[in-house]
Amino acid sequence: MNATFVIIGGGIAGVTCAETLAFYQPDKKIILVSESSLIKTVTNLLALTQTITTFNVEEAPINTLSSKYENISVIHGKLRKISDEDKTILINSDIKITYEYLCICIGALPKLIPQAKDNPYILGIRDTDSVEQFISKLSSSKRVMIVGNGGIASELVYKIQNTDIDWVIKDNHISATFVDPGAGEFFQSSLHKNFNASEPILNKRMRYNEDSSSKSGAALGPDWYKHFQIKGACELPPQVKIHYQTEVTDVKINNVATSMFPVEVSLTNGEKINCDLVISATGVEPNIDFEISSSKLELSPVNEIIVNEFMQTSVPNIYAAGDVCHANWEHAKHWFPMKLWTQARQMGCYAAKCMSGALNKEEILQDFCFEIFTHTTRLFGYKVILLGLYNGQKLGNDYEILFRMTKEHEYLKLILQNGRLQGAVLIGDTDLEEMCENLILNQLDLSPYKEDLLDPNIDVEDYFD
Ligand SMILES: Cc1cc2nc3c(=O)[nH]c(=O)nc-3n(C[C@H](O)[C@H](O)[C@H](O)COP(=O)(O)OP(=O)(O)OC[C@H]3O[C@@H](n4cnc5c(N)ncnc54)[C@H](O)[C@@H]3O)c2cc1C
Ligand SMILES: NC(=O)C1=CN([C@@H]2O[C@H](COP(=O)(O)OP(=O)(O)OC[C@H]3O[C@@H](n4cnc5c(N)ncnc54)[C@H](OP(=O)(O)O)[C@@H]3O)[C@@H](O)[C@H]2O)C=CC1
Repeated sequence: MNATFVIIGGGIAGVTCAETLAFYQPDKKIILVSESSLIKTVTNLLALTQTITTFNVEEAPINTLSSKYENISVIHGKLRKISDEDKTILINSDIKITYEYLCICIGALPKLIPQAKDNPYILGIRDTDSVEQFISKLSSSKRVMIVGNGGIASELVYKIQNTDIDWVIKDNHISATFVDPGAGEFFQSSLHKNFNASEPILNKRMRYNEDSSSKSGAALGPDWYKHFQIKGACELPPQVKIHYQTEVTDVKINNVATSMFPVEVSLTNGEKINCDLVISATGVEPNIDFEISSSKLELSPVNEIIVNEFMQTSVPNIYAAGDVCHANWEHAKHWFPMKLWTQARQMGCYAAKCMSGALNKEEILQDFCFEIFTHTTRLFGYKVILLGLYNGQKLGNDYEILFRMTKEHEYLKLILQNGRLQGAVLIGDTDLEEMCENLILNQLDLSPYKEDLLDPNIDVEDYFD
């Protein structure tokens, strides 16, 4: 078997890469290989600004791609070996494919706390299989522990119903991966409200079942919780206890004959918590479990595949995109990498353009999306938009903050350096994203308007039309 382009991975990076290649190279053969029998696609893509988009994530059987694009074939299988000298790969134990260009988009896996080894009561969440396992265990749980302070933990603490939660975080404020202590405090009031009870949990989307042979599915992505009933076994709404500046030191399995709960977790603050389940929402690590004949594939210290500004790895004709890779180029001032859906999609699309350009011997300019960091999500029931250096990243202490907050309504923070906007946190329906994005990109001197920028009585957008 052979193809001009071979892409490994049915997550958003791999699928976007294949679809973009089908557009740029409609006459060339493309093969997408995925270990999971379901792939992730984006629908209802809506541009809010030049660089911020909203969209729905859909799951579809892997062969959807080949029925949509004549030049894409799909193979359900696992990459075992790359022989880069003769440009071949081995899928499972018997399928050999020759490629001209290869793009590795195999994602990442949850990086669990070390105590998770051989402990069935400690779980991570990544794909449909893992979430189903979690939901099944949660349904009989009265007390659970969530470890971690990033995206998954913040979503779970807000979404879990009918079970008490101990939330163990290393920081002194909640949701520290995304926001500062002020915004953490702003979110805090949502924690103890039982929003969920009034929110219908509907599964409107068609769901497909993975076949039993597929194990490592693609990451669930935005809004995954809308499709599941995340409910424990208590009658009452959840009580959330936050353990600040704390980590797990030990997890002991209890004797079920004498204890109400199956595990006892020891914390660095000296407390011992008995609970039914521990969810380790402690980040991700790359998923590299194939052999490569060349020793040239450069990896970062945490095993990500290093790519340059054209998404090329250190091995000729091999590219990588998405959670598996490390963007090793000089980043634009207002952009930085983060393992997010949007960036996986942007990288997949850009890797396709780069491979197509390499085949056609065309010069490729780096995509505009790498000029400014943008992330749009929902946390604790609020719309959250993060732009540029929203937490003062890269700026040291040399910046000032303009700030406006209306409790339970909105939280706005603008980061300025030398009078110019460097980043913004927009929580709630602020409608300021387009203005902020423009001001970060054009670096207009805002010194004359500073007092008015966040004055709620002034329509600042008029200023900059
Ligand atoms: C619960 C959860 C919620 C999230 N929510 C958000 C959010 O709200 N916003 C946001 O921006 N990001 C979110 N993310 C992160 C986002 O989903 C990921 O950054 C993104 O999906 C990564 O895409 P990917 O294609 O690089 O990798 P993956 O989605 O991990 O896809 C990798 C693919 O490669 C396949 N594969 C792996 N190994 C092999 C192999 N050896 N051979 C063949 N195929 C292989 C897998 O089966 C899979 O299909 C969330 C992640 C999780 C887990
Ligand atoms: N709404 C969104 O945008 C969402 C995005 N995601 C994405 O999905 C991926 C997985 O999410 P998630 O697992 O939440 O990862 P994140 O990277 O978002 O957060 C991991 C958190 O765990 C902490 N942590 C790491 N190791 C330990 C440890 N041993 N003990 C205690 N805490 C620890 C980290 O702290 P520190 O940083 O200090 O090490 C950090 O607070 C991420 O790429 C995330 O961005 C997921 C859900 C929602």
